[in-house]
Amino acid sequence: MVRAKSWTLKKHFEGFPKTSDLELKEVELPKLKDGDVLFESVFLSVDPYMRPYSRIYMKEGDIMIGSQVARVVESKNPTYPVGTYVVANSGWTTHFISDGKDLRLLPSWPENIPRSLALGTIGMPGLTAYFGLFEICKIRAGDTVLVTAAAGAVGSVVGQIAKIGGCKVVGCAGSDKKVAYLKQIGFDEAFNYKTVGSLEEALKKASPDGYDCYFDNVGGEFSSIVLNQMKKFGRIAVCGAISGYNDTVPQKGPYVQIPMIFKELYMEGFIVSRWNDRREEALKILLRWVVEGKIKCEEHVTEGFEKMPAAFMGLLKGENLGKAIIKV
Ligand SMILES: NC(=O)C1=CN([C@@H]2O[C@H](COP(=O)(O)OP(=O)(O)OC[C@H]3O[C@@H](n4cnc5c(N)ncnc54)[C@H](OP(=O)(O)O)[C@@H]3O)[C@@H](O)[C@H]2O)C=CC1
Ligand SMILES: CCCCC/C=C\CC(=O)/C=C/C=C/C=C\[C@@H](O)CCCC(=O)O
Repeated sequence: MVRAKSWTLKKHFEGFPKTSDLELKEVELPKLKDGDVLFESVFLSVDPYMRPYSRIYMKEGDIMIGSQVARVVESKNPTYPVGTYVVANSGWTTHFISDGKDLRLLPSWPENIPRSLALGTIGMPGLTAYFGLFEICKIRAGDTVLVTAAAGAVGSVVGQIAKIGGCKVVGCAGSDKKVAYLKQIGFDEAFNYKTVGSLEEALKKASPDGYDCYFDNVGGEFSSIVLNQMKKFGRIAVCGAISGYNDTVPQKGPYVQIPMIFKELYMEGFIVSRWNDRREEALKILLRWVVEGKIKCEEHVTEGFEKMPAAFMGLLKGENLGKAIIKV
């Protein structure tokens, strides 16, 4: 018999998440039926969406939502022999039983590429960067692209894909270490938004002509300032609004209308799952770029399933450089 440990939402988050909002529970899993597969999680992901989505899609007592790379440890399903790796959306849990539906096989994974990247650059965050840039920003060679939360899972891939596409890339991040990392992976300009005196001046210095594209991961006041630095007919991909996820009172303007009208901007929000039908095609391209060394990947790995709440809170505080991963 296998005992599964799971982190559950004890109490809905109010403001910044607290350790006491989450509870570790242990259950004995039943015997497998025909068609069933028993998995153990090898790597788990913590992502910003878990904060707003927990309020919308979860009730107290549920296992925290999330995805993992998992390995088959027992199987009564020929599609998933013992030792097979998959990406699953089974939440914050060490073990789970599946009937094989809604899993993504990791069949021919190159030996020198960590499987944890299937939760990052070669997974949902990488796809977010890819589709946000190509489908929303519609980048063209010569564009100047600005990205926020630039040293994170999505942002670091945004910058590197934009460079592959022949763009000039400017990144903002919350520490000098992150800024140094951005320059190391090929960003043309980068600055620490927490320490520059004036965000407006920093944006102007990084690109005196303004910005063709803005990949917005943070929302809030910063994005209001960016609107006025866009070039005429600029394109804005509204990907995330992490600066407001823990707010108890919604942030207020300035509002978008005046710069939108005056600069004739295009602004569109998106959720990466819109392109699920093109997922495999895009993942192949992302994997190829990683194998060829055109995209560098950094991971912020926390060891130990017990530390998952701390890793989640650390992500929301900006402690991660690259993709935040939990190694069980
Ligand atoms: N629309 C979609 O389909 C998807 C949207 N997203 C969104 O993309 C964004 C980035 O996600 P992801 O790459 O996974 O996460 P990251 O790896 O970038 O981690 C989050 C980062 O956000 C930054 N941050 C935290 N608080 C604030 C704040 N108050 N103001 C500004 N920045 C802050 C921190 O970096 P720093 O130190 O630089 O402040 C932190 O490291 C999120 O908003 C997320 O919700 C992600 C996936 C899919
Ligand atoms: C209350 C307003 C909510 C604002 C939107 C918040 C966050 C945007 C965001 O972060 C979106 C994330 C989208 C996630 C998409 C897929 C997940 O279900 C996990 C998929 C895991 C995988 O396939 O690898």
